[in-house]
Amino acid sequence: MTTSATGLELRDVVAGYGGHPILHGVSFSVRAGETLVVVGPNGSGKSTLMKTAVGLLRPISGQVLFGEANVTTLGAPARAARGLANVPQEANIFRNMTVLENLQVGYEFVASHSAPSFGKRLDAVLDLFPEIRAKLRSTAGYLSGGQRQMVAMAAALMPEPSVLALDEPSAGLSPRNAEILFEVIGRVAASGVTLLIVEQNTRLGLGAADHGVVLVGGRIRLAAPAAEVLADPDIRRLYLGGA
Ligand SMILES: Nc1ncnc2c1ncn2[C@@H]1O[C@H](COP(=O)(O)OP(=O)(O)OP(=O)(O)O)[C@@H](O)[C@H]1O
Repeated sequence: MTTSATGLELRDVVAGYGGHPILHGVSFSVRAGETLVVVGPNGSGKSTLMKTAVGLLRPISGQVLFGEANVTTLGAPARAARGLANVPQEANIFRNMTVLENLQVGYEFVASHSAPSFGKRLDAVLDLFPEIRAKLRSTAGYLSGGQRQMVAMAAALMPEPSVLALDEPSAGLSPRNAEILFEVIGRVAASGVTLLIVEQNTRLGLGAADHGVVLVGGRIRLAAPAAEVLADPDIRRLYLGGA
């Protein structure tokens, strides 16, 4: 997989619903090839931030920049064609289709004449997700929750995006399956893909990240290298049960 020089930057983003702000001026950047994880308590605006970052929610003010492009002015096909991929928290696979068909849909979503062949992309993606190689002919909806998340990520990676956004990838998974999923996410990061992840599991999320952002009440409370965020005594007390 290629490493692109394209990162993602939020500049003073105010966003919400019906003109009512949930995010109150959020700024940070995810540098190309790095993993940034946003953590924070329930209702702090993590999903709102993610929807805004990937262009699904237009901010009230501020900008989301993806390379030279302003995400907020691009339609979904243009965002995908430029290499921004997104796995939402729910409804992120076609449950009635096989795993292989899901990967085909992911590939064809952005297929262009210059793209590597389907077979090449399939091999590259299955190298990252050996867990689903044996499941290609299975109906996706019958897989376990962790395997379904892997299918969703694999499908999003088929067009070889430079940035992948994951909204609460461990939601609903057992602690062990959440750990396995984050091992896979680590492999994806090591392959050069830039990752923006919103995650409720602070320890797992920050453990897989280069940088951490703590969002509280729609404002950034702390932005620092992930290890520093994990080591912060206030963060440990508030979000890690004092561990
Ligand atoms: N579509 C919507 N319309 C109106 N308000 C919304 C909508 N989606 C979210 N909200 C509100 O925005 C606030 C932040 O919600 P958001 O889902 O972004 O937080 P979160 O940090 O992702 O929470 P959680 O960790 O519980 O998923 C909440 O008060 C929520 O009720």
